[in-house]
Amino acid sequence: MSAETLPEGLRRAVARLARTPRLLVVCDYDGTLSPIVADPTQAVPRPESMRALRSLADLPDTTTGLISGRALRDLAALSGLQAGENLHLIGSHGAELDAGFAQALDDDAQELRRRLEAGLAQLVGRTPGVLLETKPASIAVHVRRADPAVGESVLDAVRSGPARWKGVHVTEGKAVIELAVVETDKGAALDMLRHQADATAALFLGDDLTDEKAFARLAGPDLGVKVGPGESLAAFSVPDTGDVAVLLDYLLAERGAWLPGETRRSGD
Ligand SMILES: O=P(O)(O)OC[C@H]1O[C@H](O[C@H]2O[C@H](CO)[C@@H](O)[C@H](O)[C@H]2O)[C@H](O)[C@@H](O)[C@@H]1O
Repeated sequence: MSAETLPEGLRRAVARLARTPRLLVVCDYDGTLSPIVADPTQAVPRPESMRALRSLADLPDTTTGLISGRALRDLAALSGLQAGENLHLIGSHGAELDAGFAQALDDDAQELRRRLEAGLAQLVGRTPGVLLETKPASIAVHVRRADPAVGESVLDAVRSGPARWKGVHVTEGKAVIELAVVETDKGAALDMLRHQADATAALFLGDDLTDEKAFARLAGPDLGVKVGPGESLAAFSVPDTGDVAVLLDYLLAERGAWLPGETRRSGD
């Protein structure tokens, strides 16, 4: 696929964004860099997207990042990316910035997290196709591989049970409900990266409900791109992760072509 497959308005918006003095490029992981698959442990990113993100991070005045619902350790392992000065990894829907996150939870939160793990394990039992994904501050209940009626009744049981416990924060996603002991906000994480990079414009790409909190923070020269169908606050949408790869590659080409001239100008 080439950039011509992107809608013309989006191509123009990407070309404009590429000319911003200090650019921030942030992607969600599942459904954006990696296609949605039945087994969460097998979510492999599109290599073209990862190549483009790495190359963008190597350009001057360009910062990249992933903000994902994944635990940070899983995000690092699955993406194969190593965080660095211009490349940031943020897990747990924006809450997990570094390795010490779990230990930094207060005693009450750690205790609630333990109760959630035990309560959900008991509730879900050995229901075929239902999977618990444990993270430092949350437990996700996946029903993608369950019989649809069974999956729905498990989700309902979680919604009317542990999801109502005091101190529990609920996030619903694609065939998944997640119960966390801290509040999460991808938008706040995006703003933190923007501030850190002193970015003059940001691009955010995401496919799920939690990504809407990041789209909501975009303004002015920023660009939001929703991946897949559904309503969104993003100004543009593309059908799937293949288009994300094309978009990132196009952004890389446009910014790579722009920056040498820009550097010369600012050095005059
Ligand atoms: O914020 P993201 O990077 O998009 O992470 C959101 C959740 O993604 C994963 O679950 C989703 O993707 C799985 C693999 O494609 C799929 O099997 C599952 O049905 C989806 O809900 C991940 O497992 C979760 O921890 C993330 O919160």
